[in-house]
Order: sequence, then C-alpha cells, then structure tokens
Amino acid sequence: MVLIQLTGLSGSGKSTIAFAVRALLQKEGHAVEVIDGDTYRKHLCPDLGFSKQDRNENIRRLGFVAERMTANGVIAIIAAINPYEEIRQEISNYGNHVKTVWINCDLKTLIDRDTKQLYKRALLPDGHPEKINNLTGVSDPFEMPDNADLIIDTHKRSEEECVKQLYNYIMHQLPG
Ligand SMILES: Nc1ncnc2c1ncn2[C@@H]1O[C@H](COP(=O)(O)OS(=O)(=O)O)[C@@H](OP(=O)(O)O)[C@H]1O
Ligand SMILES: Nc1ncnc2c1ncn2[C@@H]1O[C@H](COP(=O)(O)OP(=O)(O)O)[C@@H](O)[C@H]1O
Repeated sequence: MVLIQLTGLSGSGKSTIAFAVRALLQKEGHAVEVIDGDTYRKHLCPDLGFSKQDRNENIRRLGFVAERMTANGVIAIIAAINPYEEIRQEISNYGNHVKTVWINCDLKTLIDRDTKQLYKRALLPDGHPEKINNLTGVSDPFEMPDNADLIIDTHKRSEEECVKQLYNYIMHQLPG
C-alpha cells in the first residue's frame, strides 16, 4: 500500500512528475491514480476556493479518495499544492503507507517557467483587473514540510532525473 502526497508550488513539476511516474509504474503492471489538484477541483471540489480553510478541505477530500484507492490496491499520488503542514500531517496519520514528497523549486525558476502565467498575474500592480491576490509562494503561505520523506529539487535536476527519483522511491516502498 502506497499513498504519495506531493506538496509544492504551482509550476514546480507535481503533475509532470506524477504522470510520468504513473506511466512507468503502469508498464510494470501497477494500478496507479494521479489525484491532480487542478482536475479534481473541477469535479470533486468546485465549491472550494483558495482560503486556508478551503485548501485544507480540498486536501481532506483528495486524501479520502486516495486512501480508498490505496485500500483497494491502487498506488495513489496526490498532486496538489497542499501548502499547510497541519493538513499534510492529517493525511500522514492514515498510516505508515503515506509518504510526503516535497516537489521543491525556487521562485526565480517558477517565475521563469510560468507555464500558466499565474506568477505574472500575481506580480501585477494592485488594482489591475487580472491580478491574482492569493498565489501560493507569492501572496499566500507555503509552509515548508518539516519532515518530508523525500525532497525533489526540480530547479537543480532534469525532468528525467526527477521522475526517476520518485519512481525509484515508490518502487522501494512496494512489498517484495
Ligand atoms: N491563488 C491560487 N493559488 C494557487 N493555485 C491557484 C490559485 N488560483 C488558481 N490556482 C490554480 O489551482 C491549482 C492549485 O490547486 P490545488 O488543489 O493544488 O491547491 S491547494 O492544494 O488546495 O492549495 C494550481 O494548479 P497547479 O499549477 O497545477 O499547482 C493553479 O493552476
Ligand atoms: N526538473 C523538472 N521536473 C519537473 N518539471 C520540470 C522540470 N524542469 C522543467 N519542468 C517543467 O516545469 C513545468 C511544471 O509544470 P507542472 O508539472 O504542471 O507543475 P505543477 O503540477 O506543480 O503545477 C512543466 O512545463 C515541466 O516541463
């Protein structure tokens, strides 16, 4: 039983790494679900915004789904920003099969990547109609994990290396 809760800023590489790892695990015959924050928000959590309370409720729901999956033999990877230590700890309390993986990336690299143009919008002057006021890491908190089981530095390593790092880590957790 393996449940991976990723945590990391928007654009750090959570989805990229999670889906690539899923493909590798599937090749080995494993059942895997990536519980992607962006996607699940649309379907399971459309009522939630980005306040601390809503983000924690979002993770609580994703954690519940992930736990049901792992109980039925699926490797679940939660790929959400998951910015608060308290709720990460709550998910970890499901048991030793839950591992917290910090997809770390420095802000300078994220601003350079800015695949969704969110950082550009967060850095707009106050009052601009397109400004985002609560972007994690810029104008909303990201609590660094106190005791992550694994840290992947995507600003220092290639995509391929990062994928391998998570893949190897999960393989190591699997029985036999
Ligand atoms: N204010 C603000 N802060 C952070 N993210 C924002 C915000 N507004 C919209 N988005 C988009 O929503 C995605 C994050 O959703 P999550 O479910 O992963 O967030 S959380 O775990 O509940 O904090 C996130 O997706 P990723 O880029 O894949 O991380 C963003 O595309
Ligand atoms: N080492 C790396 N690991 C993961 N993604 C990387 C890396 N280097 C560059 N990238 C790029 O960064 C972007 C990360 O986007 P995404 O996976 O959607 O992030 P998130 O899901 O955390 O919001 C992708 O365009 C990816 O190609």
